[in-house]
Amino acid sequence: MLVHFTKMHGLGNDFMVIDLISQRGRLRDADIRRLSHRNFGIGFDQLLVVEPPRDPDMDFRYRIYNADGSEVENCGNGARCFARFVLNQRLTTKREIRVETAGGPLTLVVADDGRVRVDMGAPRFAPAALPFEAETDLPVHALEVGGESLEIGVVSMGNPHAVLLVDSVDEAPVREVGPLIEAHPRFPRRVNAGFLEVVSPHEARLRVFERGVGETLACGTGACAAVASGIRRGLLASPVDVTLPGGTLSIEWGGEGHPVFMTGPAETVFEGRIIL
Ligand SMILES: N[C@H](CCC[C@H](N)C(=O)O)C(=O)O
Repeated sequence: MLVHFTKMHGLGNDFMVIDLISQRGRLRDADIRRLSHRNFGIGFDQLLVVEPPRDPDMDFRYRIYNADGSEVENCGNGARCFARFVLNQRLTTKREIRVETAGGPLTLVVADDGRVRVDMGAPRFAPAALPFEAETDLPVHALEVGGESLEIGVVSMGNPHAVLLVDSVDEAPVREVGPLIEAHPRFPRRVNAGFLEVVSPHEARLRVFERGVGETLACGTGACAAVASGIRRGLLASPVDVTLPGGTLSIEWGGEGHPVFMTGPAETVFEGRIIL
């Protein structure tokens, strides 16, 4: 079956986006792994699948799959690309869009300049929310990695994040330590590993070794988690400009119990068709 898709990115975190409202198709894990391959397939960090909502109060449902085929709860850069996609494909004319995800409902607002502001929901710090094996909720936890004891903040943005403070993201051992944190046994469903450099209370730099993908050029939920953890640790103050290798996101958080807001761009690169 021939299926139309759109290739998009949010600060270089790239996506294959498929509308399964106006067309039919089924992607198995093996298909996703093949299609995500940058030589044997289309090449992407995540696949986004747009579907009708199950809740009548919502406009859409969208499902998120990592390059390794694992389905995940939330994707910040993907949410912005989803919003631009449904407008570009004329699946809606709304500029404020409510969407169901596996991690919960999101509200997205598309500005005239094309940037998208997303209410990403409230961060959760309880270890069970990730899940992370620990006795209690703490601003930082000690994690034994490669014979060293690292101090990490743990945050759920619907999906799990471990945030490690570093002096310089340029020098951070992302490729060496990232996989060890991602697969650490205390994270039964694995975890995204963020390496956070605090430049000033309102400015940070971040690199993320993403669960199910590896290091990406940007991670929206990672930026939200890093800011929430940094504010909680008294190192950052809202709003924070977070600069990742692919560009800068603006993150706002009003403190415990409040949602995190993320604002940034979303671009379309090309459209194509695949045989499923
Ligand atoms: N790798 C993540 C999902 C994608 C998150 C990222 N691309 C973003 O923009 O938030 C996970 O397994 O939870």
